[in-house]
Amino acid sequence: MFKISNATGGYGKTTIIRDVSLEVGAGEIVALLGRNGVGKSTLMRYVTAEIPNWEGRVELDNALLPDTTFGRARAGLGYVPQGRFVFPRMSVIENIAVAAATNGHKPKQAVEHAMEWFPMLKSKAAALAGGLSGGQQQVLALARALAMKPKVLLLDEPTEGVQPSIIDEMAGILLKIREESGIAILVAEQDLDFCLSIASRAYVMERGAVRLAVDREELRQNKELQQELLGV
Ligand SMILES: Nc1ncnc2c1ncn2[C@@H]1O[C@H](COP(=O)(O)OP(=O)(O)OP(=O)(O)O)[C@@H](O)[C@H]1O
Repeated sequence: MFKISNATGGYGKTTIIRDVSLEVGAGEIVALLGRNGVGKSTLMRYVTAEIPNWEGRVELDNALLPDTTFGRARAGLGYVPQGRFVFPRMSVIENIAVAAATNGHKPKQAVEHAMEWFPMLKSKAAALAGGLSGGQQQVLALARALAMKPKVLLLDEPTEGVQPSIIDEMAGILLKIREESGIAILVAEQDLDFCLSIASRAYVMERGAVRLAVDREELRQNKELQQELLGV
């Protein structure tokens, strides 16, 4: 249902991603793996139309996505960039309400829903987002993306700099979201354990291209692959 075909793009005149094709089905969580600098974030920026499309297609439910970042968000593409994105001078509630309103959804309902998904945000509802811990901000960034009611969710290294207890909670929430809402989730990660706990399969990138596709069991068992590609 979410499909990238022959994606090629980069910065200036430098090609970073080359001929990348992958798919994520409804209700599926798929990991995007690879060492630092292989192009995972660049692929996400290509998909969200933040960098020019030199070649290739991005489709959702068999329809090409619009050309602009805003149009893609409206069409159902949710994105939590690396390093998270929240408005630090707004409260937790305001952050979620603004995200919902941006995509034409009712803010009050979105906030109520977010508080059900993310109990950890409940006690912080009135706090300024900038005062939350890194992990709480990451969870808020996820809540903001979900308030836009996406059909596909792109997560760029959601566990980076997040403490283990919050990583576990995040994994549980993502599994629950997948079950209840049936959205497709593509998650770029370096944390293999996190991926193994939530993703049913993975694409492994190397030098801007997808080098192989593996299912969870293959990834769990292939220690050589883990070492070679992830440096673990
Ligand atoms: N804004 C930019 N302008 C020019 N080159 C960039 C830019 N952003 C990233 N690059 C280059 O693109 C390549 C891929 O980087 P990218 O961030 O996509 O990799 P990544 O797999 O997401 O790695 P990481 O895990 O470190 O985020 C790197 O060589 C990087 O230096």
